[in-house]
Amino acid sequence: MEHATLPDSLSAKFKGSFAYKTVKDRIPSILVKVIDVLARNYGKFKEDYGEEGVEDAKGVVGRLSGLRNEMQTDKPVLPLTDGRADVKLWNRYLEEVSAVQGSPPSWFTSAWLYVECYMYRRIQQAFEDSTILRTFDPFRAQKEAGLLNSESPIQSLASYVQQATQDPSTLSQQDIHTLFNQLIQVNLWGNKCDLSISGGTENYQKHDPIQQLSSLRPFIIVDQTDQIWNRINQPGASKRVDLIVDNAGFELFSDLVFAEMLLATKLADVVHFHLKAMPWFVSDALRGDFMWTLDVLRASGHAAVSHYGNLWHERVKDGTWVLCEHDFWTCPHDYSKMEAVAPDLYADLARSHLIVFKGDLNYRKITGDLKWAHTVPFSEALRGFLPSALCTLRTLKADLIVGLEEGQAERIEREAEEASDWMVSGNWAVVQYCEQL
Ligand SMILES: O=P(O)(O)OC[C@H]1O[C@](O)(CO)[C@@H](O)[C@@H]1O
Ligand SMILES: [Mn+2]
Repeated sequence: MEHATLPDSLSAKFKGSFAYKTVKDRIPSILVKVIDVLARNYGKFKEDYGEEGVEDAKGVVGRLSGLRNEMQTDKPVLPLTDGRADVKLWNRYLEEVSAVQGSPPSWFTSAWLYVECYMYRRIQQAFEDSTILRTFDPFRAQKEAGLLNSESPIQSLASYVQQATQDPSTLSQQDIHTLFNQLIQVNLWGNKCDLSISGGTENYQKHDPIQQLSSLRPFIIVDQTDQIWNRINQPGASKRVDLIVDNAGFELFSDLVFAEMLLATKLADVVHFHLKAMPWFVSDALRGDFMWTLDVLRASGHAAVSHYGNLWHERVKDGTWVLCEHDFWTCPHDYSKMEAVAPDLYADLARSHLIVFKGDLNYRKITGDLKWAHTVPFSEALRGFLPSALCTLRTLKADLIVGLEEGQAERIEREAEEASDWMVSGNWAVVQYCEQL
């Protein structure tokens, strides 16, 4: 459905908004942490690559400091210059935005989605322009800590699922439905654990993921799980599910468990995982993070965990799990542009029976990161983006939400402990679904 006039984009130009706070404080502090990681590793670079390694790292630090200065002084966004294949796409978009705005975009005046994505792309450019550190992931250690510090919830979830699916032929339709409902919620709450909202400080899963479900239940403010179940449980339908993955660490583990349950119960026969092709929003998962996660699980001394580590390596090998990357996921476009900008990806997703979008940034990109009224229907906020039936599992970490009932947002704001911050605290969540526009 075409909108006559769309709402404004969220932007740091709205003082006091979460976008303003993010551009002013949150993303500069993430950038400073990247600089710190490099500075702390000079000794290691020297050990590994000699003086040349240290010089290379200093070059990256210099470029990142320059970027920090550009942000803080609200400089216009510069075209990209490195050799990555996505440079054209980024620079074309920059030209389009400049033409529409009548001036080049800048940090505090332009769309928040655009400038925040641009920061991560410029971090990548600072590395691409080096010689030794081109593939260095400054967020890797944090992502690894996210998994390693979730040992106990991972063990209890692995045992639970192994037990529940031990003999799938004995499971009734009702058993499968109950397990589906539980694991979709575990997967939803896994999204609390990202490292970008916390500015990169630790944000690990600490509780037993199944046990905590009932106490978290009231915090799911839109829950269309039944519609997702009806879709996935349709007899005779194609059995491909696509997961648009968000964060590494416990969240990724919860994705894998969800995917495993779909296969074990025959709700799906193949799952495609869509991963980021470059370090992104601190904790987003890359192919390397995915494979590292499977290695860690396989090496675990815990029987259920290592069982899944082994099984999932097999799944990647036998093609029941397919790992995909596409530069579109790390570009600044919202998803209504996918069909035009990345028709190959759109056509691929159209072959899926159900697409599951994980997390907050995906939600922002699905809805265009606009200042929607909270009561606008989810299907309308998609603005025509529907390659196949899709759903979103998202904890709220941006001041953007659609699909609420009249008065619901006001009621939550009155009742929420965190009052005016409820939309960005990660404590509230939605499960939204659409199969028809
Ligand atoms: O990992 P997620 O759930 O996409 O969250 C990313 C975070 O980064 C942000 O884009 C803000 O910087 C928020 O929207 C969200 O807090
Ligand atoms: Mn993320």
